[in-house]
Amino acid sequence: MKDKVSTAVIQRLPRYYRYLSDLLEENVERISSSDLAARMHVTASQIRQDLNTFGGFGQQGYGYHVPHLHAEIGKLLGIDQQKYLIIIGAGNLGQALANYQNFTKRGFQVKALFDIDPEVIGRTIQGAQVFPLEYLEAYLEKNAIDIATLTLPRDRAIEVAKRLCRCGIKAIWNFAHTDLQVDEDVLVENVHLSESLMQLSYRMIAARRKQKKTEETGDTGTGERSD
Ligand SMILES: NC(=O)c1ccc[n+]([C@@H]2O[C@H](COP(=O)([O-])OP(=O)(O)OC[C@H]3O[C@@H](n4cnc5c(N)ncnc54)[C@H](O)[C@@H]3O)[C@@H](O)[C@H]2O)c1
Repeated sequence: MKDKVSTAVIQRLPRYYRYLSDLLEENVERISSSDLAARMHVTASQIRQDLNTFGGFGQQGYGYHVPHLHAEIGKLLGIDQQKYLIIIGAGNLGQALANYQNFTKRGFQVKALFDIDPEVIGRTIQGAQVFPLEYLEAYLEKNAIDIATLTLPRDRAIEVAKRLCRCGIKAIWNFAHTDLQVDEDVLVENVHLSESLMQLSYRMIAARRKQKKTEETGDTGTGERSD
């Protein structure tokens, strides 16, 4: 396995895992890289190249053993290990994440939420209690937490992230629209749904522009006129 794995490969791993989970459900035991590539709409060489980063997993002339590859990618993604989360900000998004049952299938368990609003403090969401933010340090001293999720207003996120770092948190899943300043050994994964939506919007606008141009000029892009 290579020492440094590119972000692009890491980003593709969950997709491999999802497709392999589907194959397992269909009781497919073995698949060639070209069949897997066709299902995933990528090239076979991309799959081979990505998986070679971790030492291969395939055999010449055999392809991939689906249960083995699924288990190995699961291990790389840490799905076989239980990971405990807390959520800071028990509003709309924080509660939606706490309510999402599928995270548990991937080994993630929300243990507690924290908020400053007396309206939500004391509630229980899928077995996880909402505590007052003042209790954060005391809670983290008593409970081993792997990941802290930030779903609070952006102007509060930086200060809360610093508190989390002081408590020894090493991984932050950040939904607040702000860049956090954290210690070098703290991992931050930023999630921006609106950026994803804007990318979709860009592609939609570009497709419409292309369609309009085609209609105006009759140019289909193939060098042939459509009329
Ligand atoms: N990244 C994304 O894709 C994405 C999507 C939606 C929302 N957001 C962001 O997530 C955050 C939450 O959004 P929402 O719709 O759930 O808002 P919300 O107002 O419903 O929830 C925010 C919660 O944070 C609590 N809060 C405020 N200050 C706090 C503090 N110092 N410590 C702990 N809790 C505190 C509030 O009491 C409230 O319960 C916002 O910053 C929003 O911009 C991000």
